[in-house]
Amino acid sequence: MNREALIAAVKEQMPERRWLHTLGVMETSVMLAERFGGDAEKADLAAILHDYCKYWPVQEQAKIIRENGLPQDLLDYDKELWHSHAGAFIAHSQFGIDDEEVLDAIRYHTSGRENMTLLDKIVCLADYMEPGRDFPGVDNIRELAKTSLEQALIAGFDSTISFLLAKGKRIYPLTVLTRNDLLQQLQS
Ligand SMILES: Nc1ncnc2c1ncn2[C@@H]1O[C@H](COP(=O)(O)OP(=O)(O)O)[C@@H](O)[C@H]1O
Repeated sequence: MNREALIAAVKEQMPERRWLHTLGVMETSVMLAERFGGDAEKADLAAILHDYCKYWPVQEQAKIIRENGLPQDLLDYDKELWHSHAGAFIAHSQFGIDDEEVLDAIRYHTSGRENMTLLDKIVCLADYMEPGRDFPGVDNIRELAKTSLEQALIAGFDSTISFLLAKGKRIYPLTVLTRNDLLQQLQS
């Protein structure tokens, strides 16, 4: 499927405001790839597809996770974590994307993971700081992203973790491991 057809397919899956968010993530991913020496074409593709399943019924997302050997522990945590893994699965099974780097960037764009690739970092950070985002601390993330993917991502994960703590919600541990790993990367 060519890029235009893929974009049309994605647009159909979500309300207008989420499509505008996707456009923002596409633009920001390409900008970050150019800034930090990443692959702009792969960043664009992962960004196009990253929220493909976001508005699917949660039961459908859970079914994809249950029936296809995706990490079962996700089902014990916030439903917002599910669409990323379901999205990577669909990108492969429905759209034939077989570039593991692109699939991983989709898969880990919400939780992060240890040893994030450059592409993982770019797409995850773009999701935090695209121009449509407006939450306390987003301007600081944008400022940090001028020089450091890692520092900007840590600020992003800090804000997610603080949000979850304030709400009394459980934290999917991979995000904590990701943050520790990024701090370690800054030291070495
Ligand atoms: N480690 C985590 N544990 C539990 N929930 C998480 C974790 N990381 C992210 N989330 C949930 O996912 C949300 C962000 O998901 P995301 O795909 O970025 O959604 P959106 O694009 O709507 O902000 C957070 O607000 C939080 O509810």
